[in-house]
Amino acid sequence: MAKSFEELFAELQRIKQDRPEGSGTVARLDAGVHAIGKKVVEEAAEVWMAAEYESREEAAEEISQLLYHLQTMMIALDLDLEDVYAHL
Ligand SMILES: N=c1c2ncn([C@@H]3O[C@H](COP(=O)(O)OP(=O)(O)OP(=O)(O)O)[C@@H](O)[C@H]3O)c2ncn1[C@@H]1O[C@H](COP(=O)(O)O)[C@@H](O)[C@H]1O
Repeated sequence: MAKSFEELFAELQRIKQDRPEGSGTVARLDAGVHAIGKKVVEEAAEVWMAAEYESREEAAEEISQLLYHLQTMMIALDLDLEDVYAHL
């Protein structure tokens, strides 16, 4: 289901707090910053490749996955949106 950047972030904050059964995000948070960092780098590379060699739609999907993993990293570090927006 489509959602905004802010809506996804709020959902991930709730997931960290409530730790629902079966959540991939809970597993990623438990795996820690090192594992999340590897996903950020992997998804960033997939964005690059999709942008150069695949369709706009595939690039958009890869970008959405990169945003998810960046948000997971923010949650792992207890950063909120304002902490990041302050640097934009
Ligand atoms: N937006 C996302 C999202 N984007 C990417 N991903 C995860 O990142 C992976 C990236 O795809 P890959 O091609 O790297 O897949 P993969 O090789 O199987 O990667 P791994 O799962 O092995 O790390 C996906 O398989 C998902 O596990 C996401 N996982 C969850 N969300 C959203 O986050 C919210 C919480 O999700 P849960 O914690 O799973 O309930 C929900 O709104 C979800 O829609």
